Amino acid sequence: MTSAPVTLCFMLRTHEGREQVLLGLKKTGFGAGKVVGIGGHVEPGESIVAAICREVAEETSLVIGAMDLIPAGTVAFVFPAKPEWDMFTTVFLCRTFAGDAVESDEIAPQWHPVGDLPHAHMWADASHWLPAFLSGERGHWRVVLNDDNETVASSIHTPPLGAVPADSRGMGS
Ligand SMILES: Nc1[nH]c(=O)nc2c1ncn2[C@H]1C[C@H](O)[C@@H](COP(=O)(O)OP(=O)(O)OP(=O)(O)O)O1
Repeated sequence: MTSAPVTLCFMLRTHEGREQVLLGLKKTGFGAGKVVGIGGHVEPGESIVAAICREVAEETSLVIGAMDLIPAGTVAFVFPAKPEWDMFTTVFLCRTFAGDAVESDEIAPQWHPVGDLPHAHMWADASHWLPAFLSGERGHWRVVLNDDNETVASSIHTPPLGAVPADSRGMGS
């Protein structure tokens, strides 16, 4: 079974001297009750960039422009006990956007300090990849959930193509 393509965008702002990220309480559907990233499914025939701009607008009323999206990487969410839930998400950060975050039918947006994320209320796997993306790390994560579809069985990070491992820098002959 192929993973459903989804996309997430983490808007960032500095507020009263602290860096904050926009998350949201999911009110309906998949992951309802959890604090999640803003985003959702890429529709058939839609580009990932068009999808994230649409999802951000639908869920928060914020307006983002394609040129302001910062590509961060990808996460594959793998649910071996529920393969129909498998998703593959493209992740963006965004520091430039217009408007104020407004609650929608699907999401109640919440700004959180980047250094104090509400992990107890998020998918357990988020602690494996979200702080890394927010601290500037890039690349691809593959998280595999246990049969409870909640706890994390494994999490693997692959650096972006072209990244030079730190321990090989300056080692050329
Ligand atoms: N293990 C996981 N950890 C996580 O942090 N987010 C996950 C996750 N598995 C899925 N997600 C996210 C990715 C995606 O944004 C969301 C599921 O998408 P939704 O069902 O909310 O899609 P849509 O907003 O497109 O809603 P629909 O309009 O109903 O399709 O859940």
